[in-house]
Amino acid sequence: MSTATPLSGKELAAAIRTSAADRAAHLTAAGRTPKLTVVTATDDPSSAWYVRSIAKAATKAGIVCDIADLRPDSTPDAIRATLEKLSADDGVHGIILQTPLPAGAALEDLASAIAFAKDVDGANPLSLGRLAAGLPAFAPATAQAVVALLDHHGVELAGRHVTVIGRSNVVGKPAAHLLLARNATVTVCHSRTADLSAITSRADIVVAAVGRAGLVTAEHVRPGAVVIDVGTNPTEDGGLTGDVDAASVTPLAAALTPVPGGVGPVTTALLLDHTVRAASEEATTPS
Ligand SMILES: Nc1nc(=O)c2c([nH]1)NC[C@@H]1CN(c3ccc(C(=O)N[C@@H](CCC(=O)O)C(=O)O)cc3)C=[N+]21
Repeated sequence: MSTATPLSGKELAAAIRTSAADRAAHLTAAGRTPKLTVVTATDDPSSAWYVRSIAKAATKAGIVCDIADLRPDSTPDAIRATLEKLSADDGVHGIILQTPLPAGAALEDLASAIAFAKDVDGANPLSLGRLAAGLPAFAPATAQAVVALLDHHGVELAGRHVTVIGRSNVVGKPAAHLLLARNATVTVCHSRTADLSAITSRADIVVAAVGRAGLVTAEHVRPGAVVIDVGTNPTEDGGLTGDVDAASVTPLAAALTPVPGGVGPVTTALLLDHTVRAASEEATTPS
């Protein structure tokens, strides 16, 4: 029986970090050290892990990382005021607002207060709209990581059928736009999709971005398909598991991204790349 090739994100992430560090050093030499501010208003452990990992990777790459640690009981107005202040601060090049947010605060709404040029995680609806229109904008790092990983491993996109499971504004929707821009035929499925497995099992490439451990099983995957697992679900033993039931999918898929070690590391690396680009005043449309 064949078994899925693991599509590691570690080597690609390292290459992106090295390139970002190199460009950060040039900016520092020119008196413009890149600075990222992470705004967080949650006690969620997986978000806290991500914030620490961003800070560590940024520091290593010569990027200054500030954390604006707001209380989980912050009001939407207080979060918005913080984002407006950072947007007006010439010393800050990149801003990311962590999810989850306190009850009553919506990312789509608050992110409008992130200056477009500093929106390094593509959260401002303006960025998503421009991405959809094929105009320069930062894509959400996770959505871009999906395409970057497929490219890195030489998976052809033009003319292939990609099914994205999940329609969030931070992953599913922007990933669909990035894949469309690469001439894939894209189907977007979600929690109200009828007969999910009938649709996903026709895809050449399945992107699982739901946030539910083990949702994607053998019945969802055509033999020989490539499977990208975006899920980072905490396990009881303090580990991390994806949206894909790797045990059942591995024997039939051609390739599968591991969790951990797949999309996650590339996401963090791309956030640094975006911050360096923001400091160099280059908005990008990822290809
Ligand atoms: N505005 C916003 N954007 C985000 O992108 C965002 C967010 N909020 N809130 C929290 C989640 C979580 N997230 C992860 C990113 C990388 C790893 C990652 O690199 N994980 C490692 C391993 C972690 C481990 O082993 O514990 C890996 O997959 O190899 C995990 C989780 C981004 N998030």
